[in-house]
Amino acid sequence: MQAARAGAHVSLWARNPAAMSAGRVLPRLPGFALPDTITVSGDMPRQADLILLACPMQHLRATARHVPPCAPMIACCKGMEQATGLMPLQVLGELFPHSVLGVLSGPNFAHEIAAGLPAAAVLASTERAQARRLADLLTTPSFRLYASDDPTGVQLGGAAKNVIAIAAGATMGARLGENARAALITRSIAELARLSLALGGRPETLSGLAGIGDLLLTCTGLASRNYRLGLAIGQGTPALQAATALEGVAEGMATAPALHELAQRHDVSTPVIATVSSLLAGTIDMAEAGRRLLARPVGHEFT
Ligand SMILES: NC(=O)C1=CN([C@@H]2O[C@H](COP(=O)(O)OP(=O)(O)OC[C@H]3O[C@@H](n4cnc5c(N)ncnc54)[C@H](O)[C@@H]3O)[C@@H](O)[C@H]2O)C=CC1
Ligand SMILES: O=C(CO)COP(=O)(O)O
Repeated sequence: MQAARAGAHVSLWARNPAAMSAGRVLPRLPGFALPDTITVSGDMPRQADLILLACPMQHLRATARHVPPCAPMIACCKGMEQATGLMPLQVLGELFPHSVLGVLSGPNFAHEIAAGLPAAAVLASTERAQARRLADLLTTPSFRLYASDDPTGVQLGGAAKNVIAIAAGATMGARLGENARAALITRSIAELARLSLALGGRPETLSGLAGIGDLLLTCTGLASRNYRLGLAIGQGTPALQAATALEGVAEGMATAPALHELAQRHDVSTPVIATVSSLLAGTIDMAEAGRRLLARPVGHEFT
């Protein structure tokens, strides 16, 4: 929608073109219809000036294999590939080592973007000038893009906010209170800043749209699938059952164990991510999750 609003002719490759054309893809935006400038097809276009990949993370590799590497590619998914522990641009980098790659992330509920409500996001690429060029291409009066040359930090923020949103939802579902949720979100940002540094990203990226921005949205907004999954878990529904009942994908389910493993590999302490990972695996319950986080030794806020 944003590319079309920016003046591009958009070809949308869809698994179910009929449902997409009929607007049956955004239940939160009843009556939504794609504009005429967007062509929907079940056939992959062979030429493009820019390619946006907007599928769930666990399907990115299989989806990208169909894409001709004829233009810069932007990953719009937020998560980690569970089988490999890779982030979106690492997956695309394996498949398309010679392509210009970027990632788009930030506080962006799809139904609000489709409705043309104002929003901002960050577009990251390893090359500063490239990030700026891609951000310029997609910016519209209602969608403001900021460029970043820290794709590691941006991807980490996008992946991790799904995990933290589950924790925030579980906190509210278990009626642990808004103080607990605020503390959890804030301490999560400290975890992510540490992890970003260890991965070669910049801690300050986590203070931006792809970090705090998306956490603010998805740790408080009932439209977040990850938050709703957490709410159900906090109310006592087993994680797998809650995920199956959810409409759409909750990326945090697959990303939590992958992120926890990544943090362990880099010897970074991430208690919130570790606790969510155990909660989702069913090896601890909510009571134990709360105990684990509160029983940690007292320390300095910033070490
Ligand atoms: N929906 C939103 O508001 C936003 C979503 N994102 C990100 O975009 C990515 C896609 O999310 P959504 O479009 O909301 O997904 P979705 O929730 O619409 O996906 C729905 C279902 O379709 C299946 N599916 C989708 N693509 C598939 C494929 N290529 N092959 C096989 N099965 C497939 C999935 O298994 C899933 O159960 C995610 O990484 C998400 O974090 C980012 C910003 C906003
Ligand atoms: O990433 C999103 C908004 O920025 C969508 O959040 P959920 O995937 O939790 O619904």
